[in-house]
Amino acid sequence: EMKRPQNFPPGPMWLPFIGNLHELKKLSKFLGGQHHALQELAHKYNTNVLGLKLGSEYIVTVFTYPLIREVLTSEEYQGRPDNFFLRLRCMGKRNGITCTDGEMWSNQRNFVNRHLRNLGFGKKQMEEMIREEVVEVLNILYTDGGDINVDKFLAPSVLNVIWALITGERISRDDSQLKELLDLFNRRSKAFDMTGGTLSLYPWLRYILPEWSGYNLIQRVNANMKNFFMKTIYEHQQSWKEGKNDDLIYRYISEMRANNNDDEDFIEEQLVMICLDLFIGGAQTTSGTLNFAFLLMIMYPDIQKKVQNEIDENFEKGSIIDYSERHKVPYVEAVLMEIMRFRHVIPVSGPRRVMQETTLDGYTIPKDTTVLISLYSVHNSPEYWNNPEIFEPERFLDEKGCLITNERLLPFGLGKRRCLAEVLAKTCIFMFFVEILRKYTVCLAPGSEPLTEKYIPGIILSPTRYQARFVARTTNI
Ligand code: HEM
Repeated sequence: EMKRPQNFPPGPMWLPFIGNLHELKKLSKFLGGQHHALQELAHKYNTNVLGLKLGSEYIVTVFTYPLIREVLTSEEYQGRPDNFFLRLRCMGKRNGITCTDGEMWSNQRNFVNRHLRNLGFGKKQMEEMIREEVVEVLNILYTDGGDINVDKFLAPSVLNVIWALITGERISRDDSQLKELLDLFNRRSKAFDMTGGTLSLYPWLRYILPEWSGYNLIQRVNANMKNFFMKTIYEHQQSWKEGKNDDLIYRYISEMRANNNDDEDFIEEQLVMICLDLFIGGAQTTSGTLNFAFLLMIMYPDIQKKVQNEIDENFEKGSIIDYSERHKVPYVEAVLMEIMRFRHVIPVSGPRRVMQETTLDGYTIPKDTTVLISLYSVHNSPEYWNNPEIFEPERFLDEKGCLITNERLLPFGLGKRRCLAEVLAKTCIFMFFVEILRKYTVCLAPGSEPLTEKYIPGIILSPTRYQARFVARTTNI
């Protein structure tokens, strides 16, 4: 049907059957990303709440800080859509954390939160795990030197930190299964966008165009990951003993057995999906942010120099830097905040499902509408930021050089569904960034593609490929 629900947010007219799908796709391609296309449509219809229809789904996108804050902190927006795409992501079920809602979601999320904290989240233990990965990376740079694709180089390390929290082990970066998994992740995040793309709207496409629609790809990712985790979970089941709680899987098994395996919520299928949620949620976001970080240091060598000077002046040579000492380097912190504002890896977050009909900015939002959140609109509004299109870490410092926080910087979201691993991500990014720049200066490798401000759109934004060269510094080895 083409009729808009009463008082539905404004937006382009709906075509029969496809709604605005074609228009949005075309515009996203033309403007280089879905976040730009959505912003453009919001301008055109002069609205901060944009109403679209993609296939048979109502999609509302929310812009500007006050409205986004309202959405993120209100109970009725805490759902996740239950569409074909999300079901596919969860192997046909509704399990885990990222794709569920209601009481089961909150039980699983709280369990994982509590145990990640006990496993050292935000504490020394976690830093030690991260440091182990940093040391490996520094050793490779030291012995192999040469030119490096930052993303490919750092992604295995980040994955290993998450892997270690879940399974208590690390995997060699040369492991072929790990390499395949990373490659599949990469392709998956580029094959889809936050609406799930064409496939979620036309599930029947999987029968006639399984490759083109991304259906085969996502099936491959699922099968691979499931095998990966099931093997580990099986091994944990075999070696579990009363009181054995040193990683997330053991803790989950303890919970299942404490319930005599008859709690519907705490089952192996949930555990597999939780592992997957943590992998998918954490791996590319964190390494993608680092990828942008080093790219921006190449593009702004003066800022890189200032970062290095501040590190040199505040940490003794050869010392180990703790994340808890970050207050000693406010400029570095400001640079990292500005990186997340300027090149946020999730410019459109969500998707959310409206759990009961509600109103937003005077418009009616029907039950089960899918809601997208333009974090991009918050991070780039000239109303909140001076010249948002300029990369300027100083915006997070006062005249005395002290860090100023800004509630409008929301890289990890807000409210009950905010990122559950913010501390882990921030610690990881800080430690890799600081320890690498302490010992190396990064520049563009000769023969690399010239740098552009362009990036590759997808569920997760990433820079266009570049090769970096890490040159050993003589001052602070
Ligand atoms: C720079 C790195 C990261 C960024 C920018 C980021 C950002 C976000 C944002 C904005 C959300 C909220 C989505 C929403 O509002 O619906 C989110 C949720 C989530 N994040 Fe992160 N994240 C990062 C790292 C991580 C890491 C390292 C992990 C896991 C180890 C992780 C796991 C998750 C999960 C499981 C959710 C879903 C929470 C839920 O639905 O209840 N993220 N993340």
